[in-house]
Amino acid sequence: MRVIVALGGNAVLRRGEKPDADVQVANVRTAVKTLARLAGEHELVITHGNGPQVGMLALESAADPALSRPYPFDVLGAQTQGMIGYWMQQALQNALPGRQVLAMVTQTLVTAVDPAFANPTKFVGPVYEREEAEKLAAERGWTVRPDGSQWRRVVPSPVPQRIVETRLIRRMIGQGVIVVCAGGGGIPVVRDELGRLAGVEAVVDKDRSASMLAEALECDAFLSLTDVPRVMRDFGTPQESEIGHTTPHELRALPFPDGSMGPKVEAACRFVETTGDMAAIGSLEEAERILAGTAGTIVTPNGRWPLTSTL
Ligand SMILES: Nc1ncnc2c1ncn2[C@@H]1O[C@H](COP(=O)(O)OP(=O)(O)O)[C@@H](O)[C@H]1O
Ligand SMILES: NC(=O)OP(=O)(O)O
Repeated sequence: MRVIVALGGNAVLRRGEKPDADVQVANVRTAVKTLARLAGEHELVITHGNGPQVGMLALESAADPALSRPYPFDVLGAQTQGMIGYWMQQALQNALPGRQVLAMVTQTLVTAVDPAFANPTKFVGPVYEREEAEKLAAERGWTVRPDGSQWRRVVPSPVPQRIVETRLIRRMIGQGVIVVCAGGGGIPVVRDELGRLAGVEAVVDKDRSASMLAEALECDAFLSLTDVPRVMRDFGTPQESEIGHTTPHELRALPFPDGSMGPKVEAACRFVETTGDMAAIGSLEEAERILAGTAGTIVTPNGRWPLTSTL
């Protein structure tokens, strides 16, 4: 099978962890143990999040007295692709000697008129208590929103239209290369009337980009791997219950929050509706069991996996 994995930014830097390089390198090594096993069985394309990292780099840039203004989010996104891509490429090379691995700087086309620019939803950086978040928002012109029980900065997250380097990624997969691409959802860019690309201030959702890329690359499965084993009904309430095998129709009837589970569910449903193939949301450690149908929330057109006829 050709499998695309979207790895959460939280897998590289868990909530509350110190953002030191060695902490993140250790987390990447852990993630790569599972990814390397998948790469032994399947053609593998890997995308990753960057919410914690891009927010941290934004804070550093804002605090740099040498700069007249902080670096824009397209540049910070590129920095996170380099940093996380480097860690993943090296960890995969060490885990799979003899295999070719490439972390690609990847741009994602968005439109300048996307309403997301006026309604920020993408969580970036660390979490704060509400009072501190509101103080920072007033001082720095941020928008902040609740993320679970705490608060976090949010930035615009326009809908991805196309990965600019799609043809190159396809060519690399055809050569047997394990490709790490569209990190942080891809660097958000727009095209002007002459076809020239330029970066914009946003952070694209990596699950949405991965779903679109999975379709363009004709992947058989789209796995969104995160820090919960399954999608929950009534998440965070005493009635919460796990969703196992399901359909886009069932999932779309349920409410999910913007900025966390909402985009994952939307991305999974879209992939299944467009391709008729399989998407899943679950924990990284259980990736192989998810593909075998014994873990995770598995989304298929008829709610069965492996796919079977309903006739
Ligand atoms: N219905 C739900 N079921 C499971 N998790 C949910 C749900 N709604 C919100 N979440 C939250 O979504 C989080 C995963 O989304 P996110 O933090 O964006 O992950 P990642 O960075 O790994 O992509 C979980 O840790 C959980 O707190
Ligand atoms: N860009 C992005 O989707 O990052 P996270 O996975 O960290 O939210």
